[in-house]
Amino acid sequence: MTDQVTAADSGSTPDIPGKPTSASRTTLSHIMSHNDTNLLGTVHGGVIMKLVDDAAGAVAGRHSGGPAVTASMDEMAFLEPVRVGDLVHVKAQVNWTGRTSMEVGVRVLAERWNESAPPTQVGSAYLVFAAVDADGKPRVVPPVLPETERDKRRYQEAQIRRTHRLARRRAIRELRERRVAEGLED
Ligand SMILES: CC(=O)SCCNC(=O)CCNC(=O)[C@H](O)C(C)(C)COP(=O)(O)OP(=O)(O)OC[C@H]1O[C@@H](n2cnc3c(N)ncnc32)[C@H](O)[C@@H]1OP(=O)(O)O
Repeated sequence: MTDQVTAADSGSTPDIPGKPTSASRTTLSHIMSHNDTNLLGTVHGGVIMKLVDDAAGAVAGRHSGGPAVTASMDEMAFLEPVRVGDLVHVKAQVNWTGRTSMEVGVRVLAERWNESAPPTQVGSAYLVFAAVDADGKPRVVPPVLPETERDKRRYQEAQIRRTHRLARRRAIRELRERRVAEGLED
């Protein structure tokens, strides 16, 4: 792979100018309260997932210059529990773009609100957003232009995930079609 990622690499439409990763990178910060806890007293995973979706949605909207909807969320990992009083930072960026979809990578960090210790990574996720028009139909997105070596590594890793997502969907669809053709009912 060359240093410059081109529109052709990403499958995007070449006549749309690309946008650098940094143009849409976003951090959403939130202090966790008692309303956010589960029965164990730590922060509910669903609360974290909502913040992840919010941050990723903001990034996808910024990058694509309009509305974008969550198509999928995968590999959501919860690495450490988050506690009441933690200041949570949700960092999101566009890792990869296709024709109408974008993979957004998210890292979740937490720090005690009243301590100066460095934040700990408590979670991560990858989401696919589709940019949509006013009728909810997919619309073409600008290709993302990775800038740093880390951006380029994330772009390449996102391409691997994209290949696996497509292969998995195809394999499952083919299995279902085969079972129907064989007259097997669920
Ligand atoms: C921000 C929010 O909270 S939004 C609320 C939650 N999300 C929603 O309501 C979205 C509901 N889903 C939808 O509207 C539709 O399924 C859409 C817009 C996501 C996709 O529409 P489709 O008619 O299937 O369009 P299409 O098959 O062309 O897919 C569009 C793009 O999304 C990608 N895509 C679609 N479904 C998925 C999926 N499950 N996982 C990964 N990528 C997907 C496609 O690969 C395609 O990407 P590409 O153009 O870069 O190759």
